[in-house]
Amino acid sequence: MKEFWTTMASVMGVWAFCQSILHTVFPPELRFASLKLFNRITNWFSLYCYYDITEIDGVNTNELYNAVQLYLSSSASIIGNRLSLTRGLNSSAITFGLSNNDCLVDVYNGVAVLWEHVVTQRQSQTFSWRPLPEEKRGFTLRVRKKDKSLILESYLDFIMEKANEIRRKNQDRLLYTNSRGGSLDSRGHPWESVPFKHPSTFDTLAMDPVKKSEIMDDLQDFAKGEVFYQKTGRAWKRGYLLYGPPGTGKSSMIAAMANYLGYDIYDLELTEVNNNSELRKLLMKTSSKSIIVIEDIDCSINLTNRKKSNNSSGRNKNYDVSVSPPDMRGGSGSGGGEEGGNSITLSGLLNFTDGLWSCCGSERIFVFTTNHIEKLDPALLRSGRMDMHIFMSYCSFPALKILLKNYLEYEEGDLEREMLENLEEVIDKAEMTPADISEVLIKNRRDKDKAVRELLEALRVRAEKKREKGGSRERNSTDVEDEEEEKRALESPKEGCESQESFKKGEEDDDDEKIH
Ligand SMILES: Nc1ncnc2c1ncn2[C@@H]1O[C@H](COP(=O)(O)OP(=O)(O)OP(=O)(O)O)[C@@H](O)[C@H]1O
Repeated sequence: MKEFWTTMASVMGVWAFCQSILHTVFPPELRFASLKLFNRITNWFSLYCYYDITEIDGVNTNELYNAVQLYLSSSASIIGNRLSLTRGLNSSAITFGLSNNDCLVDVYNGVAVLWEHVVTQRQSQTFSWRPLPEEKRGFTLRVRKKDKSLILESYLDFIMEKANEIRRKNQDRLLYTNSRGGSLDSRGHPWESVPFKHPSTFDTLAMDPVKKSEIMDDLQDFAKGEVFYQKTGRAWKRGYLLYGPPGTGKSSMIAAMANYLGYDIYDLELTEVNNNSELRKLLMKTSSKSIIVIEDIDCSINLTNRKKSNNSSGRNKNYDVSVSPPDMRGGSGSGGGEEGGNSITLSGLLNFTDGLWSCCGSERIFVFTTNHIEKLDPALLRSGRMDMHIFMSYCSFPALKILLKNYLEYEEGDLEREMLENLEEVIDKAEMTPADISEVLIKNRRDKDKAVRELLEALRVRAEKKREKGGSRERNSTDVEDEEEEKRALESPKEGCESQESFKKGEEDDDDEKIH
């Protein structure tokens, strides 16, 4: 034993001696250089190159790190045995991630790459304006040298794009509304938001399937149209005008659009906007990939007559409008222009949707809804302003089949042929809105047969009334009043909106605007 310790001591002595010689002969600079040379030589012969993507870049969060994490989560959920799970704010989906120091192989365009999630303890807390996490996290990407250019040119962009897609899919939609009188919230934002969980989709939307798929294709083309818009020099935005009687699904259509594209909704309440500059500021605070909605535009703002103002100077053309509901505005001097302080103008609104300011973001959809298209100023309807005019009609037979499926789970062929024929015969004549039909179906949804029988009865009664009234050419005023009373009861229209009959009159005038 003694001998062993003596030998050990002499070995240690020799080692210390060699080390001191090494330090004298090779100074630290030379050692560092030789280490570098060694690394170079090994790199030279290595088949791979490596890229480090750290979570924090200096003091800022590295977007690429988050994107890679999200992107890998889709493959990790299938392959991994031990995964980290996260659920983000405003997200109803759980994201899978690689655990510490785990690896995953990904294949892109036939090229295999290796991702490693590297987690180490942070050595010392460097000075920063915000505390850094104790762990240093990052991804290391190992790529074959021959595939380097492919990876750098397109793989990383592909990851960013995919991650955005996943983020949008996982994240709940947000519904924004402008705060009262343009006041700002604690973050200096003029919009207040709540999670948007409207269940309406294009599957549940009752409308003619051809029209529906035309709209879906248009939305798809828009969402994928970045290159097209860039090439043609057009702003990447699109306008839809939804018009039709109350209860035909205009709001449901907006929700379906948002759910289809994964966009947030900005519900712009015009009566809360004081002037054009406030309108512009609101627009500037909207994000890309969003739908900006102005509902019942004819009720919240008077955009009808551009007649000359009867003020004495005669210079004030009546583009300027008051934002109070039309029936509260009174006859004289409607609006008063921006001088009034509490007004926005038609040109202001057009600038909002169409002018230079409308291009301060991208990939945005504007949707206006109205029950009275005939009340809108032609300037708002001109081509290029609202790209698509969508007529939301009374319930048609194909739309009825969708409602029967939604509420009673009736598939094509579940209903007796005779019943279907009866419904088909009467549905167009009855001119009932999907909202009215939904009410009848909901009421009896536990007894499907009863629900369908009652629906048929309601449709027949309605059709008969229509026939009687349509038959007598000279209707007296009591008839009209009765009819309007009945419709008011059925549709409970919003304050300031007129009855469906006047809508229909306008609708006939504007037939050429419809999409059928
Ligand atoms: N086309 C439709 N498809 C499916 N459901 C519909 C449709 N139209 C109306 N509904 C039903 O009626 C309800 C009211 O419809 P919605 O609010 O979308 O109509 P609207 O045209 O926007 O009415 P308003 O002009 O009064 O705002 C919805 O919650 C939905 O259940």
